[in-house]
Amino acid sequence: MGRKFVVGGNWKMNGDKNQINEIINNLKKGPLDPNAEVIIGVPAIYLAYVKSIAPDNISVAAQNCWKVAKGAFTGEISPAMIKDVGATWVILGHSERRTIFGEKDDLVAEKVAHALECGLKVIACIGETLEEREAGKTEEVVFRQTKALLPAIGNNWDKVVLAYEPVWAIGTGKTATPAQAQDVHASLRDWILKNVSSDIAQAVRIQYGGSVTGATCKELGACPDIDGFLVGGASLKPEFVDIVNATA
Ligand SMILES: O=C[C@H](O)COP(=O)(O)O
Repeated sequence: MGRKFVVGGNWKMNGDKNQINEIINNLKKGPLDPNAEVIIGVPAIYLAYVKSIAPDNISVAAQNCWKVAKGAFTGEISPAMIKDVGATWVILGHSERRTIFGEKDDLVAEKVAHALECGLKVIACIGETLEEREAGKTEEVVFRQTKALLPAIGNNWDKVVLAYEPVWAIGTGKTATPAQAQDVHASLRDWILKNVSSDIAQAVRIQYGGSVTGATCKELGACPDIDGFLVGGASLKPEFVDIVNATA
């Protein structure tokens, strides 16, 4: 069976109730390709609100969580809490978490392990910086980041989507070319084939993220190893519908 196209919207730290209402109304109006899975990653404080107004064909994700169920971790939220308000996904290891908040591979892996144990599905983000790309280290970096996740994912690959997001393409307007993105996605799939299994390599969905827009999504979405997108800025705009429909 083919891999179902999966488009995530990562609102990051944006939106208020008015803007959220507009975004949800726009998604309700769609129409959205029924063959695409849609997940919206919303600020923690709005998870319950978004869940209460989002239609059933849209899943809700948190943008981060902590690695244990509860306790003295001021300011953090747990997977159990995310589930409790009806969200079913969490985005982990986003490059902004890694660079601004200093999250290293091992912490990301601990978070992934705990989120999966609790029954959340995970969008796990990986990607190289411009410096790493220019030094020819793209594969080394994304393979290292993926390797760190293997014990955390275990037998739960069906609950994980990988998001390849080159850091130099995030929020910069510099979308990777379809060829650049396809190259990394194909190498990642090959690495998974060699280091996990051929079945999982065939089945795992790998999203591309980094300045995806209504204008760039079709060509990217047509690449054989690109199974969807993780969209930042454009997920706040009406064109998110076009991005969901990239392969329709
Ligand atoms: O999680 C989404 C990515 O950071 C992409 O953000 P962007 O589409 O604004 O470049």
